[in-house]
Amino acid sequence: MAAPGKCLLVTGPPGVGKTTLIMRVFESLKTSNPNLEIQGFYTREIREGSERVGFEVVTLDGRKAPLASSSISTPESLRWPTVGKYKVDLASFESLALPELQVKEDADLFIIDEVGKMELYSSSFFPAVLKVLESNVPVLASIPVPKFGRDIPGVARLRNHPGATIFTLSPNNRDAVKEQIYRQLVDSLRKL
Ligand SMILES: Nc1ncnc2c1ncn2[C@@H]1O[C@H](COP(=O)(O)OP(=O)(O)OP(=O)(O)O)[C@@H](O)[C@H]1O
Repeated sequence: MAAPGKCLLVTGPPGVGKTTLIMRVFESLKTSNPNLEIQGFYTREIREGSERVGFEVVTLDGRKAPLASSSISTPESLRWPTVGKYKVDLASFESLALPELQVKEDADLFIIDEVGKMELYSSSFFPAVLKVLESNVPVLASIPVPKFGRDIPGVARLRNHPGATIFTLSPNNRDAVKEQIYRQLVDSLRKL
């Protein structure tokens, strides 16, 4: 069994390689044991040419849902929360992310990329993350760096979680940190 409440948190400035690291760890684990039950999602940019026009969430088995868009202007989107120039589509996000965070009996690992400002606008998301942590299934998640020296409350709670280990990425350490995280997870996943 996993060490209780193990929670590996990857952080660092935008574009430093958090999603890349998490996906590489995921792929290495799946190669080591294709039977591992890994639940969760990652967030990626939607680009039109060189311009970033939004974000989408993607499950580890490849299902996608829009998270935010800079170009949407439907009547309902007028009421959506705004982060920078993006409108956050909480219904779309929740429809994909919340079922992924349901703790199933055979779950070996949760990947949550990321627990960020957009995602935390969902009032159901953070409670679901806490349930995952309480389940004692290991978690690999990403969190943003504090802005103006302060974390958003959900992020602060994760950082202060008793089982949390924080890895701050830089271009110099990200490959070594990837190996370190992979090793730690191999040690805690009984099927490997
Ligand atoms: N270890 C690496 N070696 C080479 N290129 C990398 C590495 N990690 C990330 N990159 C490149 O850097 C870019 C940003 O990476 P990524 O999306 O993983 O960053 P991020 O920290 O998740 O960003 P955000 O905070 O915006 O979500 C990508 O183009 C990716 O290919």
